[in-house]
Amino acid sequence: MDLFQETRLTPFPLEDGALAVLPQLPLPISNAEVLARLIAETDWRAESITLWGKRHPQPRLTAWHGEAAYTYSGLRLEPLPFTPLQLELKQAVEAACGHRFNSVLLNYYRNERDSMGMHSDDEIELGPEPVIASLSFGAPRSFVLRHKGTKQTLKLGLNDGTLLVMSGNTQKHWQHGINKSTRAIGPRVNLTFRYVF
Ligand SMILES: O=C(O)CCC(=O)C(=O)O
Ligand SMILES: [Fe+2]
Repeated sequence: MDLFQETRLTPFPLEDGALAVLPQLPLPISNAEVLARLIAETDWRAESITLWGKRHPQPRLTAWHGEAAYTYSGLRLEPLPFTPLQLELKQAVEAACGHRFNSVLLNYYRNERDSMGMHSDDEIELGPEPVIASLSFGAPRSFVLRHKGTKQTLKLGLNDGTLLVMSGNTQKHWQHGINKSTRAIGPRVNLTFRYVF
């Protein structure tokens, strides 16, 4: 065990935005236990989204928990209450980043064929400069960021236990997503904690 393991978020330089990373969020239980419980205990849904009037199944499973409904890509998600495990994770995330959250979107990438298209989390109900805290468990995946104007592209490895916080103008100027891969990749669960006004 690394006695000097970093416990604070470190800013990651980003033009027209703000990112901070903590490679391992301190937690009272192991990453492996969190992953296994999230996979087993979550009421996973295979949702379809509407793009340009056509319905498409999402290439991953999702769940929405917390205190407010959420609408994106023509999909209205009614919240389920936070589970005790989600509340423990939310508390650890809030302690690390100094912000409060009232909702969480869970995404389950079962294998390398699951993905998330490039998007910004810029819905009105998230406010003008949303703080979004993304916590990952399981297989590492690359988080791709692309600037809407310059098209500059960055890749950040999100590993087991990593916390990434996006804030400031990040959603206004950047899109982000998770690509499919041709290489075998094990299960990964990502939680994005948000504050819905
Ligand atoms: O799985 C990830 O790391 C990205 C999740 C994400 O962008 C979202 O939930 O909006
Ligand atoms: Fe997102």
